[in-house]
Amino acid sequence: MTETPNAETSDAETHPEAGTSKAGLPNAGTPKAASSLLEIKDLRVTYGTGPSAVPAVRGVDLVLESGRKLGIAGESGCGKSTLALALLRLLPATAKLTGQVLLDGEDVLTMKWGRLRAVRWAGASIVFQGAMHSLNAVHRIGDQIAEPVLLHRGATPAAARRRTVELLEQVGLPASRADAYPHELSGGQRQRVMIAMALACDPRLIVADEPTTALDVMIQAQILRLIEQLVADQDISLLMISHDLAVLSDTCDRLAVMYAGRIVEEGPAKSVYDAAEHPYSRALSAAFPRIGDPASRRAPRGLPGDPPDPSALPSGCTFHPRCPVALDECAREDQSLREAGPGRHAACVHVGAAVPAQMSVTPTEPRP
Ligand SMILES: Nc1ncnc2c1ncn2[C@@H]1O[C@H](COP(=O)(O)OP(=O)(O)OP(=O)(O)O)[C@@H](O)[C@H]1O
Repeated sequence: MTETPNAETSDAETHPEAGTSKAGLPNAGTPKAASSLLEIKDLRVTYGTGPSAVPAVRGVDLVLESGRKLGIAGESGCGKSTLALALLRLLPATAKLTGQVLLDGEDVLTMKWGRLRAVRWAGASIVFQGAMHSLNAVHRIGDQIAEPVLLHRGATPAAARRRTVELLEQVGLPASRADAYPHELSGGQRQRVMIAMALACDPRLIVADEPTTALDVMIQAQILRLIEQLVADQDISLLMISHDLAVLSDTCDRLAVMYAGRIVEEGPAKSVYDAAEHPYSRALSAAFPRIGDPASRRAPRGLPGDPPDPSALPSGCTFHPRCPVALDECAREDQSLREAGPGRHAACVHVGAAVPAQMSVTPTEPRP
């Protein structure tokens, strides 16, 4: 398969934006009918080359239906952010991508630069973790929210100002906050601004990468409810990334669990969280009990061992050195996703067999 250059290495080109698609995307020739809003096919991302190359995403297939919410969970370093950035070709030039990312049937990885710029706001937008680093410290937040409206919607300055006030209200901030600089806002308010920016051009899809990391628990809950309410009200699809399986299972319809650059389990959110098939998903679920759920009044259990170094992955199933139920063959053979129930898939030799329940994980302090 040919490698796809990322945004930084793409040719700049102008694109006549005649009309808009049902998705709010500017039309590019004849739009291809798509049954799913987002289809990721055999996506691979490698940073660098040679012996020190880091294969961060190693053949991911995922589908997100229009109006649905998909959560991607996994420990730090498993490739979640790389996957999110790859969806809109926001990776650095050292990253090589292959595969397909079909947004409304159009492949983001091969589309021309001018088209990509339009799609980045009107098709899908990203809410990053750590709003302080994503906002420009020297510009008022109103100007930052108005910018995509001016640039990508062709709005007049007066219309962009009206849209900015509307967006601020939608995310629960008073219009007067438009004049504030990022450092004058709290962490939660800044994250609300990031959400307002993501909504600015009416995207069909929002990718939220750890949108509540670094916020305290109360504010975290408020931001999650805000995202849920906005995507429901505006019929936006959501792809949310987090290390916290409990948060994702509360917010999303479906969950995909990622380990060492691959999806090891996917299915309906509640069943993946409550009755995971893959030993890694089970360990992740045990590490993040639901707060306030009496059924989850168990001590959080830490995962034994560390995630593998992507540039020196273990043989066979990459989870086998940490797996409490590994068989000898797991060190030799990797498993691909196989059916594990209605609408569920897991990549484990035990799928379909009786999975030993014991998990040799280390109990940690219960949550207060
Ligand atoms: N620009 C880069 N150059 C080289 N390697 C990178 C780069 N960005 C990420 N990586 C490596 O790719 C792997 C996946 O990183 P990524 O940030 O996607 O994981 P993650 O699951 O999002 O982790 P976190 O939750 O900590 O952000 C890691 O080994 C990381 O060190």
